[in-house]
Amino acid sequence: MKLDRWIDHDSQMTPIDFQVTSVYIEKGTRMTGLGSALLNMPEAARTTPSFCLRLITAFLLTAWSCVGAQNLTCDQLIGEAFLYLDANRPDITCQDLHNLAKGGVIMYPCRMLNEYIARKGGSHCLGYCDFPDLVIRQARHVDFLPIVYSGQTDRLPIVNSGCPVPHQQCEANARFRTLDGSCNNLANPNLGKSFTAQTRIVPNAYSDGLGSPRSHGCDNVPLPGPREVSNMMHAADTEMLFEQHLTGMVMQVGQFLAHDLILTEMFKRPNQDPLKCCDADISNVNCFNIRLPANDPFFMANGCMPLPRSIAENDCNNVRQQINSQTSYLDLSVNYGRTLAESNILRSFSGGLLKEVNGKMMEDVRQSTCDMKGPTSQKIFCPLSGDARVNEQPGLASMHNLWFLEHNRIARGLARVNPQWNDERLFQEARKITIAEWQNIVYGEYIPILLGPDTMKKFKLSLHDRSYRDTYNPSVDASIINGFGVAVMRYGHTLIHRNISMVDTNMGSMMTPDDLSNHFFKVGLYHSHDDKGYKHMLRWISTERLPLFDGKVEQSVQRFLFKDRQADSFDLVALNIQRSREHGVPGYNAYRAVCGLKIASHFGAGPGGLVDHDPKVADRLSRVYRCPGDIDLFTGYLTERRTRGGLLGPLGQCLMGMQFKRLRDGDRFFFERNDPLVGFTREQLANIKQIRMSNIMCENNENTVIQPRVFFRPTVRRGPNPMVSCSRLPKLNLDLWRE
Ligand code: HEM
Ligand SMILES: [Ca+2]
Repeated sequence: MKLDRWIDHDSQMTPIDFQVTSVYIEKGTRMTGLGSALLNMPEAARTTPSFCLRLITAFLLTAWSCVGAQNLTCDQLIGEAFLYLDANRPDITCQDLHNLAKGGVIMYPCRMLNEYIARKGGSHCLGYCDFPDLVIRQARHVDFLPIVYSGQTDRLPIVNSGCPVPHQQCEANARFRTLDGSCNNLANPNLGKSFTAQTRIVPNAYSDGLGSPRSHGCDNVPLPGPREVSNMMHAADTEMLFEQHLTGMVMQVGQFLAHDLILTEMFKRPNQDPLKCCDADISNVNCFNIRLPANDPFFMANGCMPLPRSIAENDCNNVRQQINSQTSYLDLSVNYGRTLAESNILRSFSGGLLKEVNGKMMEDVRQSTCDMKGPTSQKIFCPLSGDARVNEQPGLASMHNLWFLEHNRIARGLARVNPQWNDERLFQEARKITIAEWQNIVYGEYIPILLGPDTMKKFKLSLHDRSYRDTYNPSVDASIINGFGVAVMRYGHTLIHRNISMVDTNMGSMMTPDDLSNHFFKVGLYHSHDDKGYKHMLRWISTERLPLFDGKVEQSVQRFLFKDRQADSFDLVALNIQRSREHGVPGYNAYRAVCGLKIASHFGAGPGGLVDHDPKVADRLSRVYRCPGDIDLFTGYLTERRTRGGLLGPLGQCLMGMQFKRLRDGDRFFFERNDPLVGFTREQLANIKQIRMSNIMCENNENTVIQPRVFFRPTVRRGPNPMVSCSRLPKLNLDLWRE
């Protein structure tokens, strides 16, 4: 086929268009021409010309800058590059690509191309593009090395802005969801898909209306510094305070859930290293650093906390829109990967299984996603999962592993009842059931804890006890709301513990609790205790008390987040606040208005003021903000008084309720649907609805006993939530899937 088939002539691509993220390619594979490199490309590659172009461009990323000077067009460059590579390097290896990606020989394609182009006189256009094996094959039993590809997204306008939306063809009769979330909505296949724009429910508050961070408040006075707000409103007390009845599971499931819904990546250097925003890259347009106060109780006076801006694109109205690189849907994309290509890396392609090593997720051969030192003699490695944040802290990796094991357990079970099913069928059916269990737990057990019964009722969010409740509405957009990602869903940061610890199968303590901040990006504990460390950690999480939901954030992340060997660290709260300003997310009052709640015009707790805050909290707000309208969404909503029966205040109830309603009603594959194509049988559904988080633990975590409601602390034997033997819990009955 000819090159021009693959070129999106409409797009005026410049190097700046190419935001590069990682993708994987088989190690040790001989690359015969660049065609083979398409092996692991996202699904979209097959169908959208611009994606293909971007991949090629990404290979030659550095070449862009050097050929720019030569005035070559896109087609010319690629034509030349292909011809050159095919003629001169027919056997380019993965190692070459790896080196390229690592930046080790970053000049290599650049030099090569320049040589070639120079030989050709600099302007020869062949318009040649031949992909002998442009088929997304399934990658098998291999290790992977990163190469670069363009994570540039299709230009997705904000909903209802009147912008044209590029479409892809959908298979309307598909029984399973796509890996990247596309085609969930058949009328608008991009909704909720990975690498599309986050949506807005209120107009942006960029200082220029287009993309410059929100910076000034009332009377045009600069907003308070994020760290000042953090210190005044969110610094935890010396003593840890706890919820009475809840467990650490509320935090840990919350983080995992958050990651299923949203990932906003940051701009990087062209070679994929992070921007050094307080250092060499200080003047980069994509740095929006946090200036630290002169009198900070912990950080250096007037210091700099780096913050690269989130990857974003201008919509057709020229407004900066941040990209969600996860699928918005509750689909465990966090475990399965957010594109077909990523999932192919994670699958074993036998028996429907995900690749497993000693009961754990597969190894990430990059070994750069975690720090492998830790108190263990086991062979340890960085686990690879469907979300790049998996190793951020060991509790999160453990939660990934739990759901990973559940998938494999179900796939093995299905293979026993349906030996005639092939790998693909087993994988998809196991995935479908695992996602259904997950959705059932999120809507049946988890959200009610945050929202309480009244809000569940108001938003009609409760599940049916045992049968269908089909609420699907194709006009609902299930993509993630910008303010939800930068603020609302970050409520979990007030629930992070100071420590981390482990509990054995007899529920006895196994270690002196250690500072959580010693374990960011470390996998020692996860691998410890004969490959069972993660199980002991989950047991601790499911019995330890939950830190108080009070808007206060422990020093483990308010001072020591990502503490490194130079003792440099971050304040997570300050990041949250700066991030929301950088996204042009408006303040507290704007969201109150959307929710039909009274907006505050003064800091008093009486009428017309901060009616949903305690007077003391309102007073502290008045000491850091100039006007109530300036209050950042994260701070304003998280410090509201909680409402009856839930954890969140009125604004949180509304915004969480709204997002989770969209996530359910806009999901054509939601597990409660009464739809012969994508739904379950009545019996299967009733069975899935019996499965709670405790079952998932019992089946996969070697627990012998557990409290049935794991988000709540175990009670005494006669209480409502006593420890019971796992054998007493209902089980998933895969016979119901026998064909
Ligand atoms: C030890 C636990 C946790 C750590 C260390 C952590 C750390 C972080 C960091 C560093 C960011 C990016 C900040 C930025 O630059 O904007 C972030 C984002 C976020 N966090 Fe957490 N977090 C934790 C737990 C949680 C929990 C429990 C929840 C929810 C219940 C949560 C929800 C979120 C959300 C929604 C985002 C935005 C994600 C995105 O758009 O990319 N986090 N967190
Ligand atoms: Ca997802």
